[in-house]
Amino acid sequence: MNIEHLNAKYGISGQLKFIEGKGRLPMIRVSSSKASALISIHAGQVLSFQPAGEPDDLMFLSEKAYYQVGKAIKGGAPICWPWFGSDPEELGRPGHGFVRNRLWNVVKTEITTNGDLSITLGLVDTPETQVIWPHAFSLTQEITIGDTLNLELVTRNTGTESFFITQAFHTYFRVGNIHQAVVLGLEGHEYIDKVDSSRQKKQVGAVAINTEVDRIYLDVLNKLVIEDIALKRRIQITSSGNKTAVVWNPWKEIAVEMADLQDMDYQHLLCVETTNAATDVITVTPNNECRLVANYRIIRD
Ligand SMILES: O=P(O)(O)OC[C@H]1O[C@@H](O)[C@H](O)[C@@H](O)[C@@H]1O
Repeated sequence: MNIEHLNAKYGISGQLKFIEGKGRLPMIRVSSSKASALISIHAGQVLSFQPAGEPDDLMFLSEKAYYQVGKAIKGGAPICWPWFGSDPEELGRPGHGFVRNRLWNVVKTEITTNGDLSITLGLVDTPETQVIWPHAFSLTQEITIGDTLNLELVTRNTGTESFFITQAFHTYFRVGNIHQAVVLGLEGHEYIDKVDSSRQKKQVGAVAINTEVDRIYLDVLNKLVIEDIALKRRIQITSSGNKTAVVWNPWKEIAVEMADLQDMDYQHLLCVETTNAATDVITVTPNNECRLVANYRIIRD
């Protein structure tokens, strides 16, 4: 991708610029009166979002993240698609699908009527993706940067047969101290506990994290909140198009094993993922589309 051409075609003077980022990957730097953000075109992934006046980023981004074609970037908002988690057909394909480690296309950039910046990235099937997943598709992600960050992932079936997907915004939120952060809005909901042989359990009270947590919550509400005492903020996650949500923190032992995380990073990250996972499988019929939306707002009292 030629940065000069991208800037000439899609740049927005003083607010949106294409740059060569880490690993020489093409990225988009947004800097408006409402917020600043960094988006990697590789992986179609928001890496940073910070509303004006906020002291801390919304997102956790690992200092040891890989910036390499073929690898996922640890942090920000990775896109899991067209499957969430391990390969549903057990064919040895990578976990979380194949779009979080490849270059996306820039579809358009614009200033919306209320002064937000909107960036649309996309992917369509190619002979290479057809080998991995034999379906014709058009995937777009509209990223809107204003006082809030809004992500909208649209899957269109451009083929002649229906296909099934699971998917996620696998977002890594920054927290000040994991011991002092909780997720609200999941009280009373059933979840699949992936660290306890996928047993189904019921959430009692707020979700506190004091060990490895890897859970798929079922029939979730469209509003969840991360309460972060240490950073003195709440993150409100509003979503649509999903029936499930995942809460994940690797905790210390797994973090130590992950080459792209620092040992103590688990204390500063919390994934609360807007998902179609487990039984929440979406059928997309020919010429139809499905839409997954997540909106993130930082609230300070
Ligand atoms: O591939 P990543 O970004 O390290 O994330 C892995 C984790 O992603 C979570 O969404 C899954 O629920 C976990 O089971 C998995 O371990």
